[in-house]
Amino acid sequence: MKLDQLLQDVPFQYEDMHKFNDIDIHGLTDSSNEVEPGCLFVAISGYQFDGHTYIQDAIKKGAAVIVGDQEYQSSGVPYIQVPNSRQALGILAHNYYHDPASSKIMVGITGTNGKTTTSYLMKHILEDMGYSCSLLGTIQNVINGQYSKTVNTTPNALTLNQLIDKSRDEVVIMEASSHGLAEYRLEGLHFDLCLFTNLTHEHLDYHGTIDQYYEVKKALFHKLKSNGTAVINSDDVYGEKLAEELRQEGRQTYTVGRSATNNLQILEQLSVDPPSVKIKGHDIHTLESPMAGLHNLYNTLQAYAAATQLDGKTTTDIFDSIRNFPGVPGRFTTYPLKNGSTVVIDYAHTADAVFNCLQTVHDAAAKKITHIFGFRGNRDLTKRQEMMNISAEMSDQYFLTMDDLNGVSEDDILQSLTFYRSQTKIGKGEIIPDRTLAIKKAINNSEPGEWIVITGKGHEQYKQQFSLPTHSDESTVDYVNNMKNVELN
Ligand SMILES: CC(=O)N[C@H]1[C@@H](OP(=O)(O)OP(=O)(O)OC[C@H]2O[C@@H](n3ccc(=O)[nH]c3=O)[C@H](O)[C@@H]2O)O[C@H](CO)[C@@H](O)[C@@H]1O[C@H](C)C(=O)N[C@@H](C)C(=O)N[C@H](CCC(=O)O)C(=O)O
Ligand SMILES: Nc1ncnc2c1ncn2[C@@H]1O[C@H](COP(=O)(O)OP(=O)(O)OP(=O)(O)O)[C@@H](O)[C@H]1O
Repeated sequence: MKLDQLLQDVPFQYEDMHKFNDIDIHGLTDSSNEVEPGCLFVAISGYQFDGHTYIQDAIKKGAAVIVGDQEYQSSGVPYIQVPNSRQALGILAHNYYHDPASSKIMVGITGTNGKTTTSYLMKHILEDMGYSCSLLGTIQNVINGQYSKTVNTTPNALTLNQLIDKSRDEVVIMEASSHGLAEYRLEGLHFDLCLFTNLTHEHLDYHGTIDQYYEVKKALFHKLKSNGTAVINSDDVYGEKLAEELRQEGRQTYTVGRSATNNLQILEQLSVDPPSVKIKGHDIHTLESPMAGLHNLYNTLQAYAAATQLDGKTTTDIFDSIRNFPGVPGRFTTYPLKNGSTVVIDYAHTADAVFNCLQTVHDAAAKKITHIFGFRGNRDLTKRQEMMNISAEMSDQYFLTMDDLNGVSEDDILQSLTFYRSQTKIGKGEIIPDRTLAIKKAINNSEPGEWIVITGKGHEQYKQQFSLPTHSDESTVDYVNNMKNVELN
């Protein structure tokens, strides 16, 4: 691709640019480790490394052009200074792959909680409707029916465009994380549908305030195509605000919620377990969530609403499809134990998610609730006390344990667990640092009718070694439940 084509819409000033417009560019990367002769290297000042310090290395490896956002005196190859390298990478990736999303039905899902669940359910419904779907998100990417691992919930701009380019599917359903939006990973993409699930306390270490966090999330909705629709949970305070602001901007909105002003109104809750509601859109229907919990009912409503916005197929097809949804790995996954107690494994790592999870167990008439959880290292510290309080109030006992350390020492996390526990009025918890031993103790001491709720890791594999030879909460539960002659801990 010629350099001038690649640079289309990238903001920059370069006096003698005409001399270089005809350079053929044979690749695009922001990693000096992936530079090939003839490629364009984008230098990004990151959180760990500064790509500008690798420019010489990139030139040595044959980079033909460099783009960066710092002052830099380049020798030999053109250095194009842009206002923001991450944004430039987004535009360049979009150009390099010839706007791959333009031939797709694009669905973007944002919100603090519920993105993965809603995206899985949407994929399930749309596939039943006859669409082929790609899925990009936290658990995995699925492109042309092929599964691959993910590094980020929202991949970087280059990977994202690469994946969409590779997709032969009609629809791309993707989770839009606030980090992804803030870091311009979605630059140049336009969406047919954007969904907003909710906004609660999370990632304030990164965004500063909840209002700044909201503004970042809102940016997704400015990527709607002119005929695109925003599907919003208006029972969430920030959802209501978003719907109002988008309407004022003249954008098409479709809201879901309890008030009569919504496009899809929840008329009445018919049952809590399983969650079902009477809803009113064009007609009145009963919608039953295939997953436990009021929070999952909202995810189901959002996916249902979004699916009806895409296609004229009968709603009956969609209800059938929803009924057959198998659920999402690590999202309120239940394991009945031999002794009549039940384990729940859930990815909750915000106070709101922990609340929803424990409330769901209360609604299932648990005789006793044991909650096992910890704090992820190197993530928002300000949510910890609230998580702690909710656990102490809603469980009969809690075991505080290790979650991912993310570079923080185990001692630091232990201090934090001890501190937050000491700040909590209700003292019915203990600290068991080894996650597998915490699970073992809870299971070995459990009674029929008890629910053991293990939150934080969900579908994920452990990142550190624990005492039991297991690699995830699920495998620990399975191991302990099937152990013979387990000694009590
Ligand atoms: C804090 C953060 O957002 N980090 C993200 C960011 O990395 P970064 O800016 O720190 O990159 P860096 O490693 O410092 O490198 C800077 C530049 O130098 C280059 N470099 C580096 C080394 C070298 O030898 N040569 C070289 O050229 C790198 O290729 C890069 O271009 O940009 C990378 C590419 O987009 C992301 O993969 C990375 O996500 C890290 C892994 C991460 O943990 N991010 C989390 C916070 C995140 O984004 N989470 C959200 C989900 C949140 C949620 O909803 O729960 C997500 O979307 O995943
Ligand atoms: N609509 C919802 N409202 C509140 N909590 C929810 C909702 N949906 C899911 N949760 C809780 O959040 C956890 C994570 O759910 P899910 O993976 O669907 O969300 P996510 O937005 O993709 O999360 P993340 O950004 O952390 O990957 C669930 O395990 C559950 O505890």
